[in-house]
Amino acid sequence: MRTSMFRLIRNGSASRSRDIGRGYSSGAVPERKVAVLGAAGGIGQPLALLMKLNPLVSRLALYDIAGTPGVAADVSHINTRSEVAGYMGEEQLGQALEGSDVVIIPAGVPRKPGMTRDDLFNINAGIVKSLCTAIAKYCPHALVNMISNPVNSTVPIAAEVFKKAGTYDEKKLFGVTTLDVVRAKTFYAGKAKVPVGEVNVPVVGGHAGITILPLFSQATPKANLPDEDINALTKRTQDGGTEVVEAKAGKGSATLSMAYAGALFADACLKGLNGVPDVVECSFVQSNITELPFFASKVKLGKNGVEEVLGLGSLSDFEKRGLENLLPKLKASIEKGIKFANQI
Ligand SMILES: NC(=O)C1=CN([C@@H]2O[C@H](COP(=O)(O)OP(=O)(O)OC[C@H]3O[C@@H](n4cnc5c(N)ncnc54)[C@H](O)[C@@H]3O)[C@@H](O)[C@H]2O)C=CC1
Ligand SMILES: O=C([O-])CC(=O)C(=O)O
Repeated sequence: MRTSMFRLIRNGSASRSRDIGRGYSSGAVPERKVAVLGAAGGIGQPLALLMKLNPLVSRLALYDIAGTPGVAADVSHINTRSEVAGYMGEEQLGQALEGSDVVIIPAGVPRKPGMTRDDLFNINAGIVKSLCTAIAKYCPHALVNMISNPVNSTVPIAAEVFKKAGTYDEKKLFGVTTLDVVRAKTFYAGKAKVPVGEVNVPVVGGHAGITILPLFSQATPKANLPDEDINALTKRTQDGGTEVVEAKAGKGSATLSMAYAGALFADACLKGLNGVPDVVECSFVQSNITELPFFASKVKLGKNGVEEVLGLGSLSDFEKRGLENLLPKLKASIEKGIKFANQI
């Protein structure tokens, strides 16, 4: 059991107490260490900034193979709660991970125009495998937020690495699909002309092309959009990543919106760990709501990570067809990850 769970901080000033204490009955917030692996990258840097702004974080460890001293020095000057430390190179990875409650992984190469997420497999699979081997050794109880693509394969890789190390806990491994939800909400609000801050849209399946299945039939506020709008919104959500890759024209993929989405998801994990009730986010997790071993759906987060994998709810005929079509593709990506992790 981690001692950090029991070392509570009490807040000095009234305004600080209001900020940190939001959603906490006692006004006392546990200490939490968050590690970001790949912290000097396009996602890692703004994500480090956003995690530094999160009052639920007491220690922030920024790890990368290069560039972390500068990022850590920069972020550490911000006058918020967490203490920041930078770690660079494999020999410092253990220190970065030790005592972590949440590990966020945006390490790995991004797409260029013309590539699919699966084209990143050959490089990113090895990176994820080695980082997860270290997680199993240094912080086996941490919640792992996997951002590195292809998520449909990197999450199964992580699971296999943890199984081999004897540390796998299916409640603690998450593929971050929050950006799909963020996009679906934005695009829906635009089309339905409803306030974006009020919109909710579950996105299920996986995180690549047609495996991304937004459930606009369940979107709120309700808007009764015509089928052609739903088709267009679905396609735009599925191709959201490619839209950014093309606009960046060779300079990478989504970083700022991804950092926002990653920070939202990590915040939800921290709230769950801290016992805040009714924290629900979509995530790609071990699941039995379809025949596949991993699937993204709404997940209730609690003190041990996944508290409950929620069902799909009722689907429109269009969504039912989307689900049928995505299953074989997602299955192949999951199997590819499992096979890779089990190669000697
Ligand atoms: N899940 C999602 O929704 C999204 C996932 N992504 C994925 O996130 C990943 C990162 O994207 P960017 O930050 O744009 O790439 P980037 O190239 O800007 O940054 C990646 C960072 O990872 C670091 N890195 C490489 N090997 C490492 C290792 N062994 N240990 C620690 N750090 C290592 C690099 O030094 C670099 O700083 C990509 O795989 C991308 O496809 C991107 C957007 C959305
Ligand atoms: O499209 C990419 O390569 C990055 C990503 O996962 C996204 O933006 O959803």
